[in-house]
This record gives sequence, structure tokens and C-alpha cells, in this order.
Amino acid sequence: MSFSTELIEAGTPILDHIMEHPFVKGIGAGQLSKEALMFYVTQDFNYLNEFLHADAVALLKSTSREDMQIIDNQLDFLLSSESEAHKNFCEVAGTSYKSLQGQPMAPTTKLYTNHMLETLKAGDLIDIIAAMTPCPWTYAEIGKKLVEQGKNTPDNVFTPWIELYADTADEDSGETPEQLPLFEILDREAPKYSRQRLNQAKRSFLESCEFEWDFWEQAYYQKDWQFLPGVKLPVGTTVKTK
Ligand SMILES: Cc1ncc(C[n+]2csc(CCO)c2C)c(N)n1
Repeated sequence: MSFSTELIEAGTPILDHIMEHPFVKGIGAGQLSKEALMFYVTQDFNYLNEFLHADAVALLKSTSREDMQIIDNQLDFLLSSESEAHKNFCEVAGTSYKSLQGQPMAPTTKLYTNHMLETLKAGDLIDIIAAMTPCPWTYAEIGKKLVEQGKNTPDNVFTPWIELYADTADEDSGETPEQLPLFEILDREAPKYSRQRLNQAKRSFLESCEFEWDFWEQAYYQKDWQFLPGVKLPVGTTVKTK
């Protein structure tokens, strides 16, 4: 079994929970609170900035042009297409993208980005990519599955979001998720490592899968700092807690 197949098999139960999460269900149903959408965008803006840093180090640690090209495509997607997804949420929430930038990191964002950044300091390319892969993998799967469920209807306000990520599954992977470009890097790197090192990378992949679930949870319930100043949303919205 390839390393990527092993990761996908191990991550699928968490992906199933992500598909059942009320935020993801809300994207499918075209119904989410303004607060949840805005909180998500404030945090995802922070998350993507750190993801860009992770990409920069992954690029530095790549040795083949093939790997560099994959990372370059990812950087390009992050800097251009991904803001379209944020703008879709902002439009539905009735606010501008700019108004949601420059906010503090909420606790889960900090934990998730620290998890990725930790691999940059000590890890090899395989560790960095393992921690980063659940990000494109789970979103491509969410987009693809929501399209399979027929949720990208003309009257769903989140259809642009759904189709943007469903397209990443199409373009990048063809038929099977194993072919997502980051999985290709993992499969090329895996034979160089011992089973013990691969298990570490697998653990890191699965922690990122769980953080993906947490990220939806954080936004849905606007889970913020209890005692410190936290996220401020535009006037007219109130942050609620669970
Ligand atoms: C928390 C969180 N996780 C994943 C994504 C999706 N995403 C981020 S970067 C990227 C491109 C990588 O190829 C993709 C698909 C997100 N926006 N926010």
C-alpha cells in the first residue's frame, strides 16, 4: 500500500466527521450565521498567512523541480483563488474582506498553525508536507462531496465556494485523491524513511486532520479567548459562545 493510501485510510474517519459538521452542512444548505462566516474568514486569513510561510520553507527544502512546481502552484492558488472563497463568505455575511483582516489568532488557529510551524523547524520535507496535506485534501473532498450531493444549485449562496474547491479535486487529482499533488511528494519521499519516521509523519497528518475539524468548530461557535481581547467583528454582529 502506498504511503498516501495509508494516510487517506487513516484520515477518512475524521473526514467523515468534517462532512457531518454543522458548518460544512451549512455550506451545503446555503445557511450559516453572519457571525460564523465572519469569524471563519478572520481566522482563515491568519491561517493562510502561516500556510504561505510553510510553503516557503517547503520550497526551500525541495530538491526536485517537480516538487518545486507543485509548491509553486499551491502558492499561486493561495494568493489568488483562495481569496475568492473568502469573498464569497464576506458577500453572504454582508461585509468587506478588508474589514475582517488584521484580527488576533483565536486559540485553535494558533494551535493549528503552531503545529505546522513546528514541523518547519525540526522536520524534513516529508514532515512539513504531511502536516500541510490535510488542508487541500479535506477541502477538495468537501467540495467534491457537496457537488456529488447536488448542493451546488443556482440558489445556494455558497455555490461559488463549493465549486472552487470541487475544481481543486478535479484539476489536481483526476480520479483518485491519492493523486493530489502533495500526496505525490509524500509517496516520492516515503521510501527514504524508516517505519518509525513514517509513523511520526502519519501522526502529524492526522493531527492536522483533527485541527481541520476543530477549525470549523471554532468558527461555528466563535470559540475565542475567554480572558484576553479577541476577535472583533464589524458593528451589528455579536460574537456568541457555545
Ligand atoms: C483551515 C483551512 N484549511 C484548509 C483550507 C484550504 N486551503 C488552504 S491553502 C490551500 C491550497 C493548498 O494547495 C487550500 C485548498 C483553508 N482555506 N483553511
